[in-house]
Amino acid sequence: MKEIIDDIFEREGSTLITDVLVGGKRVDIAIDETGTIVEIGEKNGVRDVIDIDIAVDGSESIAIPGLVNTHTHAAMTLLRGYADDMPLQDWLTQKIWPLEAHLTGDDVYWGTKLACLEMIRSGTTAFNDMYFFMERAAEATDEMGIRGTFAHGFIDLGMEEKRETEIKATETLVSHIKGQKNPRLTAAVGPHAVYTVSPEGLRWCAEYAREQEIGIHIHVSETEKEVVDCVAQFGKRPPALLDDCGCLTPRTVAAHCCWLDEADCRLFGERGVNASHNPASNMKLAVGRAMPYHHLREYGANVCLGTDGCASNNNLDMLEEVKFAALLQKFAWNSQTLLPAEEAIRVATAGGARALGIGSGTLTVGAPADIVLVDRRKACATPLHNADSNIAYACNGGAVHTVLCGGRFVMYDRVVPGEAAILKGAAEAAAALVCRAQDAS
Ligand SMILES: C[C@H]1O[C@@H](n2cnc3c(N)ncnc32)[C@H](O)[C@@H]1O
Ligand SMILES: [Zn+2]
Repeated sequence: MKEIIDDIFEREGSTLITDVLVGGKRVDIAIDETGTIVEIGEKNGVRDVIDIDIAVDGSESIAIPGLVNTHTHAAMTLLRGYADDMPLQDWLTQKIWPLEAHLTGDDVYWGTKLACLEMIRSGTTAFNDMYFFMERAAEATDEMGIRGTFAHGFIDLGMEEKRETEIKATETLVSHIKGQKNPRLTAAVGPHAVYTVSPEGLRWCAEYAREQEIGIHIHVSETEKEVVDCVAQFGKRPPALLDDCGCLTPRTVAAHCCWLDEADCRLFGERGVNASHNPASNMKLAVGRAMPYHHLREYGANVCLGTDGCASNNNLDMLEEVKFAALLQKFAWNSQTLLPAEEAIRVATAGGARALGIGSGTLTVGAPADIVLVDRRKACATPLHNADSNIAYACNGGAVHTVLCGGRFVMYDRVVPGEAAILKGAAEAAAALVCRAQDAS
């Protein structure tokens, strides 16, 4: 069995997934050698459309599209459990940023390998990353076989000299990623937030993103303090300031969006902004308000889902995040019908795919074969009155057993290649990082 499993990760042929449950129907899914879904049809109906290289029995599985994590700091897996239960500003300034000052490229490589392992295991096939040493994050992601969008965390703190350094780091990263010509790896610009990036820096980021035809990834209105301070300093709320700087576009992913008012949501809708809901992080950091999903949807903004980093979640399980989003929205806005199961799954798949420009995020002919197989034999999937309900409200990432990205297996029957070495490397990197920080203090 082990030889078969090892071989399956190397195969680049066509794949047939038979008799699997998709949207309540049992179907066969045919995937060609380019990693595209070429046919989805009634059971036994599509076997002759491809020369089957690999056949997977899907009769005990539910298939969903790959989950898309539209906001994380992947290598913060190394900081999991390092600092919990603190107010956001103290958490950033007293614990997180002092430790990050000692990060190395190797740390980000191992932290991102661990993040990809965790994301693959829980059904995520694409993520949107904002961090440091991002060339190394891209290297790790390429090795793991899933899709990543990478932005250097641009922080100038209003200082001209720092801005120049951040501009150079951003330009270097973007040309590095573009130079890879790897369809699974894309670049973005990552102005951190309105309280850490000057208006000049925001304007540069917007202009550069437009010129390079890439996305913008930014934290927006996460806390009430961010909004109050922005109005005090600039006389306008964060969305208006960002709009003045040209940062609100259909390729912008705005993370958190907790303290948006209705007018902010209307502006997001008018600009076609993608709003990434990060419920676990928002609740854990007690930012005080839930994203106004209902207003963003009403005004036509694209809502997607993200975990934030592992130091404010503390995992990367997007199936768990789907449940948090569906429950938090109902509780926060006192509506039993807000963000129902099927819609919550769609936000985490098609919503994310649209935000990152990576296909439809659906299981349809012509879509990339980013496919997650959930085990129907798990208790959380039994009984099967409604697959969407079980997926959104009962199962978490532990129910996922097989994952394909672009038609290639990245996990098969709960095996991810190289798992033991990744766990060892990341644990050692995390321990060494903390030691360096302690020695320096
Ligand atoms: C890219 C930068 O963003 C920081 N970071 C991590 N989590 C959050 C958050 N919830 N809000 C703002 N910044 C955050 C990282 O610690 C890094 O310094
Ligand atoms: Zn964040």
